[in-house]
Amino acid sequence: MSMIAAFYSNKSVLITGATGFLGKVLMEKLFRTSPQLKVIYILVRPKSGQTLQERVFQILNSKLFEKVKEVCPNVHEKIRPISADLNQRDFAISKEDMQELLSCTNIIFHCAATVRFDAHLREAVQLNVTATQQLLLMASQMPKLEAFIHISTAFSNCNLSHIDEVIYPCPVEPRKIIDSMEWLDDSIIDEITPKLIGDRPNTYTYTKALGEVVVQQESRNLNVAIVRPSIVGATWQEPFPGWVDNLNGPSGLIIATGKGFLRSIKATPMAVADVIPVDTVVNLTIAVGWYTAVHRPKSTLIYHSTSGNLNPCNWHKMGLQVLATIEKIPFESAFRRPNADFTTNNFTTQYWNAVSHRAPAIIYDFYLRLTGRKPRMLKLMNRLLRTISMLEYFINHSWEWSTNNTEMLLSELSPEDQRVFNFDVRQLNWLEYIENYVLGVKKYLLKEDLAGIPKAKQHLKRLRNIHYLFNTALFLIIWRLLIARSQMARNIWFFIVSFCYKFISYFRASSTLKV
Ligand SMILES: CCCCCCCCCCCCCCCCCCCCCC(=O)SCCNC(=O)CCNC(=O)[C@H](O)C(C)(C)COP(=O)(O)OP(=O)(O)OC[C@H]1O[C@@H](n2cnc3c(N)ncnc32)[C@H](O)[C@@H]1OP(=O)(O)O
Ligand SMILES: NC(=O)C1=CN([C@@H]2O[C@H](COP(=O)(O)OP(=O)(O)OC[C@H]3O[C@@H](n4cnc5c(N)ncnc54)[C@H](OP(=O)(O)O)[C@@H]3O)[C@@H](O)[C@H]2O)C=CC1
Repeated sequence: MSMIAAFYSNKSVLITGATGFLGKVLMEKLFRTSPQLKVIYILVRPKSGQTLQERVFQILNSKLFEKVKEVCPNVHEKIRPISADLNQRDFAISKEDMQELLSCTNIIFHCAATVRFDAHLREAVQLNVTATQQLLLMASQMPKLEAFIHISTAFSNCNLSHIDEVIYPCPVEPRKIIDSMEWLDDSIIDEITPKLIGDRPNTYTYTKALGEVVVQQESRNLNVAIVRPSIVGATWQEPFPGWVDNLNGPSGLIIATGKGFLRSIKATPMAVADVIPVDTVVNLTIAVGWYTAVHRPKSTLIYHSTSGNLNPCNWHKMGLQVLATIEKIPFESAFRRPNADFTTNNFTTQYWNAVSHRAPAIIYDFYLRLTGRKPRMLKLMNRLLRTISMLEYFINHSWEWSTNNTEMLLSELSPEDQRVFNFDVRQLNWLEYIENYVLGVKKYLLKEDLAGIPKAKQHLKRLRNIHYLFNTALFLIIWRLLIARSQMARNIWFFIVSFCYKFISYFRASSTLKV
């Protein structure tokens, strides 16, 4: 019997960010391994015209929850959505709901965050710092609370190259930042943002670092732990391989590559691609919840959920395997044949952006205009290039994360728990994982049927023929223009023609002699 699974039986768990990528997998795993769990409270806001109930219904009826329904048929009765907006004071939770949360909650998993790299500092501070502070305040009023697990990111200190499992101080106190956001106007915030974030690349990593300091300062006598995942990717094993439902991290770039939009990207091929499967992060998080509640470590422990130091894979290997899989299992209706490469300096990046990204988009838009349709490709391409420019920082640096606490926790688990809540990344076979990831992107993100593969292959053949035809036509046109204008080009042309003529005559003569 799994000790961790038994621990969660009869517990009331509170999850923020349960409608997000990580939160959904966390909820699924908790229900599947501890069907006796009492209740999971989730803080949800109405979104895109959907009520809370509709959002929960959609999650429970998704492919991800298929296995849960077999082991926990009354799962819908055990999820208790609480209307909440983490941007509002007291999260805009009703009095009755707040009362229930305060009196019943045993474990908190705080996953909610804005993960946008370009979020305005005010917005990022509100969600990643102030909301964390408010949740800690709530937690301090929960008599039955056993553990508070905060999800941060391994990149919160990405301004350092070696990162230990400790909380690093921030030059400006989080409380001062929170206060100043209340009275500074947007233009002043815009002005001071670069100074505040310093050598971090964006407001996301900066505010996640502030969030950690808040956890350290405001945890009072709570049992608190922080989990820091690196780049979270599709599931490795559970509930099935390759599940993913959003475009963050590598997933969007896999689509852009498979659809033939992305042809080159500035990357350091030998830099470590510190991707970590979402189910590995979730297994560690659940184990951390158990350990923190049962062993009550004296200080706040930080756990790195990273792959680089135990089982490294680099961007070159990852890129090649993505391309190899896409060749075997192509995506439908590709714009161009998938054939991406890495560039390593700004000049070649700009060159390929112009030649391989913008020029085909302009030509395609011209074709759309000619056929009476609205041009859209250049706009899409510019958005993709903007997205890539924001991700570039992470594919051109390498970090070393120490994983002592994570390894210590692994050694504390019983063999059964190590199996059920496996977060030993050394067992990960990268080639298999990436293949399943690409397949998962096709099935769960793009919702493409595998029966369409022969048609997709045919489409790629057509694109290859168009590519050859286009290149030949372009070559002939340029050559014709050159010959018309330049004596040197004419001379080269006559030289090539006479050389070919002599070559053919020689072979003809020698074959006649043999006969
Ligand atoms: C041999 C060579 C082969 C080469 C082959 C290469 C194969 C592949 C190799 C793999 C290399 C992996 C590198 C990973 C590095 C990850 C580092 C993460 C590290 C940090 C981890 C964390 O701790 S943190 C969680 C991560 N946090 C994000 O990752 C948020 C990013 N994101 C945004 O910050 C906003 O998204 C941003 C961008 C502002 C736009 O903002 P925006 O307002 O302009 O637009 P939206 O967000 O509304 O999105 C507008 C349209 O872009 C679509 N899109 C959104 N994201 C997209 C995305 N990643 N890739 C594509 N497309 C994306 C979206 O679906 C929309 O499409 P549509 O319009 O058609 O609906
Ligand atoms: N994905 C990754 O690569 C990595 C993620 N992390 C961390 O993991 C955690 C989860 O990330 P991930 O699941 O990928 O992110 P998602 O963007 O998928 O999910 C974010 C969650 O936060 C919720 N949320 C955002 N704003 C509010 C609000 N105002 N009120 C209530 N809920 C809100 C979202 O709700 P809604 O559905 O309503 O928008 C959603 O459930 C984050 O803390 C992130 O920093 C760390 C490293 C890497």
